[in-house]
Amino acid sequence: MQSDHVINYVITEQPTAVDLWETARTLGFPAALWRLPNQHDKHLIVSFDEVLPRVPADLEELPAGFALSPFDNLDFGTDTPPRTLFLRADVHAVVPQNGPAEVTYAAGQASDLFQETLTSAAGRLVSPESAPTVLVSLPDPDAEIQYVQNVAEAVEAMQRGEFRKVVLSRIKRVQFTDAPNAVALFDKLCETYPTAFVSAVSVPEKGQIWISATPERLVSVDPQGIFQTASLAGTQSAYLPDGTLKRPAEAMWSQKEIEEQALVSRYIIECFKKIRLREYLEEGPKTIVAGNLMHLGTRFTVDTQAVHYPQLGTVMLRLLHPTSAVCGTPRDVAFDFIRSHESHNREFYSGFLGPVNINTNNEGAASNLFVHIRCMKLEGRVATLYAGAGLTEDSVPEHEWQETEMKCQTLLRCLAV
Ligand SMILES: C=C(O[C@H]1C=CC=C(C(=O)O)[C@@H]1O)C(=O)O
Repeated sequence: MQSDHVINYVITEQPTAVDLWETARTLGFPAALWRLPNQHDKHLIVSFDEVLPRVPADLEELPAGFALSPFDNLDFGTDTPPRTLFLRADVHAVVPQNGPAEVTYAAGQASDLFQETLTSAAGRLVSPESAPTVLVSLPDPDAEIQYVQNVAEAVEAMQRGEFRKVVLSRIKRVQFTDAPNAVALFDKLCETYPTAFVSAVSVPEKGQIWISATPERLVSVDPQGIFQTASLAGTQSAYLPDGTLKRPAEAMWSQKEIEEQALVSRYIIECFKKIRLREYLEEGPKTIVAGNLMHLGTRFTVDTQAVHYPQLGTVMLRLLHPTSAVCGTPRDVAFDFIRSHESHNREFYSGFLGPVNINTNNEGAASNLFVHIRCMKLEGRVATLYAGAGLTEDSVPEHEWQETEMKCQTLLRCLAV
């Protein structure tokens, strides 16, 4: 894709992430802002495609940019039209913790317009000082009843042996006094969740901004060709009843949670088996702290150079999505159950997102794709939060509802000032 798009770069310094983000919004250009886990630098890219191309998620072919895939992207790589949205890095800013942003621009008319707008007042409209105040949680009295009912039906289906695991989700809506400042919220999430992948993606063609702080890596390939994926499942609060933080070693996991997470690991291993790859390093499961929550996590690592498999990232991405952490086991049966029971459209929730072929720390190009959970969709003054829970035949419906409430808190606690 885009191989005919000639990019000559000029580099300038100075503008802030807010300036760049607001300039993109003023001009109707898509933008993505992100910070990788355990890193300080923030990145922002702007694409000059007002309507984003839908691309095959091919990490070898794509130029530098940011991918955003919906959950419903099961058969990618086959004959169905591609569904992954791609923001090409027409503008790429690296914003270090201290010091000015370094910005790289593509050449061309759109770039000239962008830079002119940036230097005029239009790009400096919003102050990033405060995060928004939640005004009202738009109540949905039937939401809990409906969710609990769906879980009960799933449990019965699993007890009849129709499938082993399904992840059912729900939404929660809140409304603000004014359209919230996405960059301020992004900054707050970065501060609160240093180990998460934090992002804000503006998709003007849909009138949406998606904001997330996800703990779950789907596929990454670093500049040295080290591939990683992870299985994450099982959830409990990171706090003891007296409000103090638990130590990970204190976390106790039930048989249901151990099985729930093992199914995700099994799913990943089955994907390796499909391509006859045996040389992977498996570490875990161990307790992972994800902000207000704890999960069980296992990490899988492959040296793609040692196994002579440079395209492993793309191949595994296609096999993995959607993993058993957001869909279920067997995958297609769980997918159909989700489709016939959830009344909302997941859209980009439980899809995947992240930077593709982006040069980080001057070490070379890396791709880092994450499972899009702990996320919300902003449309003007209304935010829709999404949360799901992995169910097995041992699930207790009310507990699963409580779990989705805790997952919504990951973002909600950063929305209230
Ligand atoms: C589907 C979600 O989380 C997944 C990741 C970790 C733990 C999960 C669980 O315990 O159910 C889920 O599989 C979500 O946050 O919406």
